[in-house]
Amino acid sequence: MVMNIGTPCRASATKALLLGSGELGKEIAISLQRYGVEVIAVDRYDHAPAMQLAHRSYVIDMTDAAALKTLIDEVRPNYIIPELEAIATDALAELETTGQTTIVPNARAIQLTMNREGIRQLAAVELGLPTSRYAFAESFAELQAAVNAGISYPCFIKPTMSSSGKGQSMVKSADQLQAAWDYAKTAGRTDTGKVIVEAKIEFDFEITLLTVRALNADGQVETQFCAPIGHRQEQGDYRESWQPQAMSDKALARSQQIAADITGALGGLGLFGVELFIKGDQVWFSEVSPRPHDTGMVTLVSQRQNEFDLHARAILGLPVDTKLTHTAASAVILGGIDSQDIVYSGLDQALQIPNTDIRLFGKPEAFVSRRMGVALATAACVDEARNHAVQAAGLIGISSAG
Ligand SMILES: Nc1ncnc2c1ncn2[C@@H]1O[C@H](COP(=O)(O)OP(=O)(O)OP(=O)(O)O)[C@@H](O)[C@H]1O
Ligand SMILES: NCC(=O)N[C@@H]1O[C@H](COP(=O)([O-])[O-])[C@@H](O)[C@H]1O
Ligand SMILES: [Mg+2]
Repeated sequence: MVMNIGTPCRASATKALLLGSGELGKEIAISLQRYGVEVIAVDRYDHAPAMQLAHRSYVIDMTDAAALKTLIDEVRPNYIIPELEAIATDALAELETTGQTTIVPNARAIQLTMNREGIRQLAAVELGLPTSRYAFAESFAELQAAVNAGISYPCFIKPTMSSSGKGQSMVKSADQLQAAWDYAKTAGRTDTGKVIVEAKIEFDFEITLLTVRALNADGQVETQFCAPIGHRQEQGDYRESWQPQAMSDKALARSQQIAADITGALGGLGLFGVELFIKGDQVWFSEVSPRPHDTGMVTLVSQRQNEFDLHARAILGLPVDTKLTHTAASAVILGGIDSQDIVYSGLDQALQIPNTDIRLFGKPEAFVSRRMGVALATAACVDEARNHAVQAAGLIGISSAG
């Protein structure tokens, strides 16, 4: 039997260009596609996670402004959604002035947050938000001078354009400073010529406050917050996250005020991951992603609208709901080996754990410390959810087929 199914399936007229196609981009692509958007995925390497389901994909060096402009000219997207911290942002700023495409959330926000210098200037200097003591250095001598002049030890040295802890180290004494400088100069996502040095904040715990700027029924921009996400980091990269993180009413109110201030100053529509350090009722601003956050992957099971749905909905002018529906946790699955020929094992055992899910990202190459997947668990309390997620992640094996 031949059925008339109407017009042959065709991608919608709304196009989104994803600049970065990792695990976060993959989930953004899924959410956008569910609202009928055509997704074009871009990254520095082929078969990146979001490319595996995008309508089309391209491999380019996104830090090359000319290559980026040529691609955008060819694709003519309605939305450009930066997904990582290695993009020629000047090209985006130039493009925004033509009014032909919406940069999410806007070009200035992307420029300011792509570089630690921009966001510190806005947060600490212009908005007066509490942050760690910090300084920037363009040479090893400048770094030494900044530490000696008041940053002191312990401190963190980080590339100004980087993420997931790449190029970052904590320095406890003067003899470790040279190695930290060398590492920051060579292991970031991009070398801008500068590093930041930050005094260590002795916090009780740290959170990501997912903050959404979306249109309400009257067409006005409204700011909404998800329940705070607690997380644990190792070497500057997250290992576990959970939601909700218990905290005092005062600390929560301060956190929400800081998040509203910083996202309000950045502007535009979308979801932001505001990173904060908490000690008692005291709150410090650390940094902000103008996009879904890795620690926010826990919302894949904790919220009715996860952080990717919220980003997609906000961008498209659709209503959002930040409600938490389940206490939940996430635990990362690292590569453990360097291999281009990966075999996974242990899924059957991991999925025996009640209310647990595994999301393998499908990265084509494993590195020892590369995040390859995440285990997710819901439970009656945070401790149980964390235990289950960590246990499940630990049961996943990654080996080389060859
Ligand atoms: N000044 C600081 N005081 C205390 N801890 C810090 C400080 N700076 C960084 N850290 C620790 O290192 C982690 C990573 O730092 P940061 O968020 O700046 O790195 P990143 O490379 O931007 O990581 P990501 O992209 O995953 O957010 C923080 O979440 C925190 O645990
Ligand atoms: N903290 C930022 C973050 O988590 N970014 C996520 O990691 C991917 C890069 O992974 P890779 O380095 O394994 O290619 C990015 O594309 C993004 O999805
Ligand atoms: Mg961070």
